[in-house]
This record gives sequence, C-alpha cells and structure tokens, in this order.
Amino acid sequence: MIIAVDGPAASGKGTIARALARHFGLPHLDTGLLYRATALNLLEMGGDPDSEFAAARAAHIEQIDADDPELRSEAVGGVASRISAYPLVRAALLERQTRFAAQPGGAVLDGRDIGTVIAPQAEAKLFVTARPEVRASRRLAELRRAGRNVHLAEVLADIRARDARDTGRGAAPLRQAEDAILLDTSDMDVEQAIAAAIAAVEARLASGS
Ligand SMILES: Nc1ncnc2c1ncn2[C@@H]1O[C@H](COP(=O)(O)OP(=O)(O)O)[C@@H](O)[C@H]1O
Ligand SMILES: Nc1ccn([C@@H]2O[C@H](COP(=O)(O)OP(=O)(O)O)[C@@H](O)[C@H]2O)c(=O)n1
Repeated sequence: MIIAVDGPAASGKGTIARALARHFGLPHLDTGLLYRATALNLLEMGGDPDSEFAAARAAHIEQIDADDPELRSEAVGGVASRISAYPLVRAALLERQTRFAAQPGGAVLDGRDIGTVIAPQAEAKLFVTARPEVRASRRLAELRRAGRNVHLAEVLADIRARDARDTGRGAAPLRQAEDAILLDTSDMDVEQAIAAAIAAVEARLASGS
C-alpha cells in the first residue's frame, strides 16, 4: 500500500506521514530532504542557485544524513525551494522516489508532488494544509526551539514566498490531486491531526476507491 502525503510548508505533513508509517508499519520517505540535501550540496560546492545545470549536478547524492541540522536551516530551505523549480533537478531525484514508493509492501512518502507525479497510483492520498499564520507560528516555535532568534513576520513572509514558488512553478507544482483527501489541521493539535489522518486513510481503504 502506498500512502501519499502532500501539502505546503509547515502544514504538519511530515508529522502526519511519520505517524501513518508507524501506524501501518510502512517505511517513510521525507522527499523534502532530497531537495534540501541538493541545496546543501550546491551551497557546499560553491555552486550558483541560479544555474539549473549546477543544481542538477548537486542532486547526485549518494547518502543523506537526515540528522544533519544544516539540512533544516532556513537558508537551505530557501535554496531548496528555488532549485526544486528546475525540471533537471526534479528529474535527477525522480527515480530514487519512485523506487522507494514501489518497494514490496508499500511506503509512505511526503512532499509536494507525491499524489500527482511520484505515486499517482497511491491507494490513499492526503493533502494536508493549514492557514499561513498557523503554519508560520508552528515553524517559529520549531526555529526558536532550535535556538534561532527569528520573528513571526519574517517567518510568515518566508512561508508565503515558499507557497507562491511551490504552487506557481511549471514543473510539478504543489496542488491537491483530484482523488486526495483534504485535511486542514489549522484548528487541530498534533494528536487530533494524526487521529484524523489515520481515520481518513482507513475510510479510504475500506471504501476501496
Ligand atoms: N496539528 C499540529 N498542531 C500543532 N503543531 C503541529 C501540528 N502538526 C505539526 N506541528 C508542528 O509544526 C512543525 C512543522 O510540522 P512538520 O510536520 O515538520 O511540517 P511539514 O512537514 O509540513 O513541514 C513541527 O514542529 C510540528 O511538531
Ligand atoms: N516532493 C517535494 C518535496 C519538497 N519540494 C521542495 O523542497 C522544499 C523543501 O521541502 P520541505 O518539505 O523540506 O520543506 P518544509 O515544508 O518542511 O518547509 C520545498 O519548498 C519544495 O519547494 C518539492 O518541490 N517537492
């Protein structure tokens, strides 16, 4: 069984995808990490984020250290959001994701284009969202916990810029797949959001459509 979880920045899709993976005993891939690792690699190589070719070269990564705190920084997230608009970067990262989705037994993947491009055949698709102000305050809390001195206004501006880039790009833009279940977590805490996601996936599997 493949479960596709898509949504905008800080909507809670990663939290939900990890919980679904635990609940259904499936492996999980945070595909945002691939774009973040590409961005970090590009920055470390001194490459130009305005060059699609340089960014595509940086996408050839053997191993990703998911615990590297640099991957989660705003700087890396910002560059990831820019280079993810390049078709050559998306193409370079495609096979890794489709292979993960196709493994025997299935998988949970979260990102922007899982239900639309990577695994359109997924048995269950969720589109997780929340109001920009709510997402900004969640991201702010996360950054402050990590010791960053940032303000709500700048985090909100960053979230809005990221939304505009992710939905406005030509290559695999962020959008809800026609057969995806919409889950707005604005007025839910983590436990409520996870419970709603599990219930939605179970209902979809039971209905078989
Ligand atoms: N429903 C929720 N209510 C409050 N905080 C949440 C909720 N879902 C996620 N969070 C918190 O918001 C932050 C962003 O969540 P995350 O799952 O990483 O989002 P995404 O993967 O969409 O960027 C994390 O600190 C997470 O603990
Ligand atoms: N499947 C995916 C996943 C991420 N991305 C891009 O990669 C960037 C970082 O993704 P992320 O999921 O780690 O970012 P957050 O939503 O956690 O801020 C996003 O801004 C997207 O532009 C993408 O284009 N396609």
